[in-house]
Amino acid sequence: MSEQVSNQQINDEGHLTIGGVDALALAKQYQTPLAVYDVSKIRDQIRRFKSVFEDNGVDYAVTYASKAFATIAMYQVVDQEGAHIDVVSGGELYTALQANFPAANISFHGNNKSYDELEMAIENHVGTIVLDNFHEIEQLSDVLEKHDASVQVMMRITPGISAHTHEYIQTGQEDSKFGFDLKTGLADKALQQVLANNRMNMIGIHAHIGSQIFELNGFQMAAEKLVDIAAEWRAKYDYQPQVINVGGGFGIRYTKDDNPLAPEAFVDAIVKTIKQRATDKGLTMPAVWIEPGRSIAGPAGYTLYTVGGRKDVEGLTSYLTVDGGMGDNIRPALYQAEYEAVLASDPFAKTTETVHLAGKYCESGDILIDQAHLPATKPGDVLAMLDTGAYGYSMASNYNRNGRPAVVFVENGKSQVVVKRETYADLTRLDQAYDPE
Ligand SMILES: Cc1ncc(COP(=O)(O)O)c(C=O)c1O
Ligand SMILES: N[C@@H](CCCC[NH3+])C(=O)O
Repeated sequence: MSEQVSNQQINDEGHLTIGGVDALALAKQYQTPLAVYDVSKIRDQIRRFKSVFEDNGVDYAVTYASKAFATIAMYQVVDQEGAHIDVVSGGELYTALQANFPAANISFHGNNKSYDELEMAIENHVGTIVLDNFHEIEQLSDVLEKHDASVQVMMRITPGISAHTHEYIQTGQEDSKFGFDLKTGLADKALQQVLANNRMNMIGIHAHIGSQIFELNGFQMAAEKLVDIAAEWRAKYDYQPQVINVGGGFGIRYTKDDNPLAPEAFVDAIVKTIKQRATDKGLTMPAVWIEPGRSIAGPAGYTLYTVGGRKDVEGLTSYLTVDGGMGDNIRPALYQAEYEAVLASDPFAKTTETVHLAGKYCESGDILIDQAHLPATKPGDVLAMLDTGAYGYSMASNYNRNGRPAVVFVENGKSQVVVKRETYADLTRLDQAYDPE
């Protein structure tokens, strides 16, 4: 039995419900594999983040890191809740603009934005460019000249903090590929260039230490570091950042072994740390921006799969196979990420076996849950994998020429497709026959 399913999610028939709709009915109506989002959970998490700032009386922006799950419908919901977004590519920016997301509330991140992407951002009046390196400062400067424009910028620095998380998703350590290094003076050099450029309005500093972090300490150290830099820059350059952006990375619960603080509790502690440090340093309290991705999209998402065959290797192990896998969720194969799954027809059924929950892709590493504790199942049963809303669909691929699943939003007992299932025709849409002549 999973602690991530509440009693309120069980209907009279004993089935799992998502956003008030029976998961078996969703699987039947839209087929599987299916990505399902409980929209009220997305709204609720954004509201919780906002209320932390309001309770602390601090100027803020909750900026959803849309790489976690970027679709038109998601951008619409985020905008309805008054949150901002960050984008990291022309494709995310295009999707947000298609959703009519207010450009002023968009921050553009990335460690190798192309000239074309920067131009697209300027032409569309994106609110803030988060500068990552010297090449980008030059390119942006050229774009701004060309368009006779100016823009708000923020500088991403590498705070030299190694967060306790999988090494693939650490970003704040000294040798990270992201941002301007503090220790060797590159951040100072960049600041001087930006301040000298009258088309760039430098509003603040940014650091992001990594993702799926459980310890408060790393965030607090990063927050203190950012305030210290602000104080140093004021003394050295008579410049004080108006915004301190602490990034995202607030860990969520994927299995019963995960016990992170609530995401808003991380933020409350960070805000208080910044307040205290700013007071100690005699700085005006800056606005605080955060960039949560996983904590907004993750817990709202479920993936429904249909059980297919099974393989019992006598005396050794058992594989239970479902109709999706690494093409719709690469995280277990890539980061040894763990999840829980429940039987949609009876989520609280007593578990009676431990199996490898395997996908259908031609890779031995295509195991969705290495040790899945499940009740007895039979082909055709529907399993719901929990908390799959972040970096699942957004990292999906067409490996083995499997189409990506449909995405359904559910709220107040009503469901709606927000991304169609990819068809075979979609898979060959961009292919061209080869003519050797
Ligand atoms: C700059 C930046 N901001 C925000 C995020 C979002 O992180 P998370 O989804 O862990 O909250 C990331 C991803 O790690 C990032 O690189
Ligand atoms: N994609 C990663 C997180 C990386 C976030 C991007 N900076 C994950 O699934 O955990």
